[in-house]
Amino acid sequence: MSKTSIEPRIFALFGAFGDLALRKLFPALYQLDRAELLSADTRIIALSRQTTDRTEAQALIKEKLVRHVAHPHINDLILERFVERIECLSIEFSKPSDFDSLAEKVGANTPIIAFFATPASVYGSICAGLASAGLAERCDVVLEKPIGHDLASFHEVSDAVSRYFPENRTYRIDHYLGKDTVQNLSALRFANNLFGSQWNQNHISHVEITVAETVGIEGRWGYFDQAGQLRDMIQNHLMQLLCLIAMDPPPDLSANSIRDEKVKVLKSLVPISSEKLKDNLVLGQYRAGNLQGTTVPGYLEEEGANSESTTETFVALRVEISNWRWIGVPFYLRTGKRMAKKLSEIVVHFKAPPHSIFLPEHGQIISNRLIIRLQPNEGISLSVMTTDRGLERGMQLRSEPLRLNFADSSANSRIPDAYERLLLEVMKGQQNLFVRKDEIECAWKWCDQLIANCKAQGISPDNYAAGSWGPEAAMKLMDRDGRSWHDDD
Ligand SMILES: NC(=O)C1=CN([C@@H]2O[C@H](COP(=O)(O)OP(=O)(O)OC[C@H]3O[C@@H](n4cnc5c(N)ncnc54)[C@H](OP(=O)(O)O)[C@@H]3O)[C@@H](O)[C@H]2O)C=CC1
Ligand SMILES: O=C1O[C@H](COP(=O)(O)O)[C@@H](O)[C@H](O)[C@H]1O
Repeated sequence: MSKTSIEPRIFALFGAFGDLALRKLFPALYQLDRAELLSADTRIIALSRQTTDRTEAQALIKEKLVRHVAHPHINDLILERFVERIECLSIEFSKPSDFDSLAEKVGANTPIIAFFATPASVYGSICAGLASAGLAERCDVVLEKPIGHDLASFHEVSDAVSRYFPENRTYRIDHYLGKDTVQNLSALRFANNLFGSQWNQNHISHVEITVAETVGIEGRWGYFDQAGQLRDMIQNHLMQLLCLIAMDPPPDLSANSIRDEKVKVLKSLVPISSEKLKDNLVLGQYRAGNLQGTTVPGYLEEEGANSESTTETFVALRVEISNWRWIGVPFYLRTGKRMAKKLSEIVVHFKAPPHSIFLPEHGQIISNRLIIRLQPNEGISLSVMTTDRGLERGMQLRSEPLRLNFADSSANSRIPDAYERLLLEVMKGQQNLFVRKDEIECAWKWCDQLIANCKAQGISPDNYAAGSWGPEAAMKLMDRDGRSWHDDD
């Protein structure tokens, strides 16, 4: 990241002692401070409903920073400077009259970034509180996903926010858009004619998008059991990745040009009808298992669990995009908790050459694959066919990777966390990496019909062992098309 002259801001963190704030937001703000990207006068107001003593809060945040920030980046002087920026205020977010104390604390003029690290059900009342305290005009609002539980509840929350905040001051986060490799997708696709010219159904046979996590639900059962993996991951992160891979080149890099193209993809996404569910969708729920040498409990044994739950913790989908570019190209999406390893990647499979001049004894041609690794080991790899070197063996075809590892090639070799980039973009007033209202509407609409069809058909999740790659049926979903999920090495 280059150093930028950033005006002073007040970060008002609603839900400052929740999981997201302590694990992601404070560490991201600390890293921005360390990179000298926060002006000296920037303040952070930690808002919660518990009465919190400032010194205790600073000590808690310091402890969390030491836990969540990579050790070499902890610098005592910067840490002290950072926690000195933090003030606390206790208010009930659903009581607009409580917000007068916030107005008093922030004082006049300084622009405010209000980050809602709370359930979406309170976003509307926070907006009403900010407006009633006279703060709305100088405030940008940052909303976490998932916004709502379906299209109808999204509209409710969205209307409550837009009553006070116009679209150009509303930043809807999908933190996958802040990931380094996701950023690189635009460069890869639109700055390399090699790929740009091949990016369609004439040359690509299919695309895989995998977001596998090793974490389980742990302390988030209450939230997760209501959501499930379809709402928690597919509706937002995987849909966004799909859009960035499938969209047409935008006319320019402006936020609205990119968002217009993403919306077109979402509108072209073919709904999965009830009859097609069986062959195009797999749901799973993890059971106890062995994850990298440790025994972990099943979903129904997690803290706070209801042993009857049929909520899915794994989803595999085969989706189609009905437009000129992608007709006939399946996109296979897969995401789950407690899987064999943490791995997020997109694999673009190119078609085989139209005619082979090689003989069986030369070996088999393996179609080119472009592997875009989002995490870990961020980078890009392209498998190309080569032949064995040396005089002895003659022509022997083999597939070898051309690799670009972002950690090796980036200037300071630290890949910033998504939230660092996103918070910086909010400070700059840039909306490219945030999601527009109509994108979320289209994504909810598509997911709502899928969820309704599953319900109508009584589809319940298959079991899979924690530490595996999901239910057997997920392998069969690919197998039916004569394919298999990319085998990670
Ligand atoms: N955690 C994560 O990894 C991710 C979270 N998100 C999203 O971020 C948001 C926050 O998630 P997370 O941090 O996990 O949730 P938590 O439940 O851990 O934190 C939410 C915080 O909001 C506070 N809060 C809720 N309602 C009120 C209210 N009416 N008045 C005052 N305070 C209130 C809670 O206070 P109290 O403790 O007093 O209830 C709590 O501290 C959610 O929208 C979630 O979907 C998105 C991506 C990842
Ligand atoms: O939004 C969410 O994302 C995390 C996964 O994020 P990652 O950056 O670690 O890949 C997921 O665990 C969580 O359930 C979901 O709400």
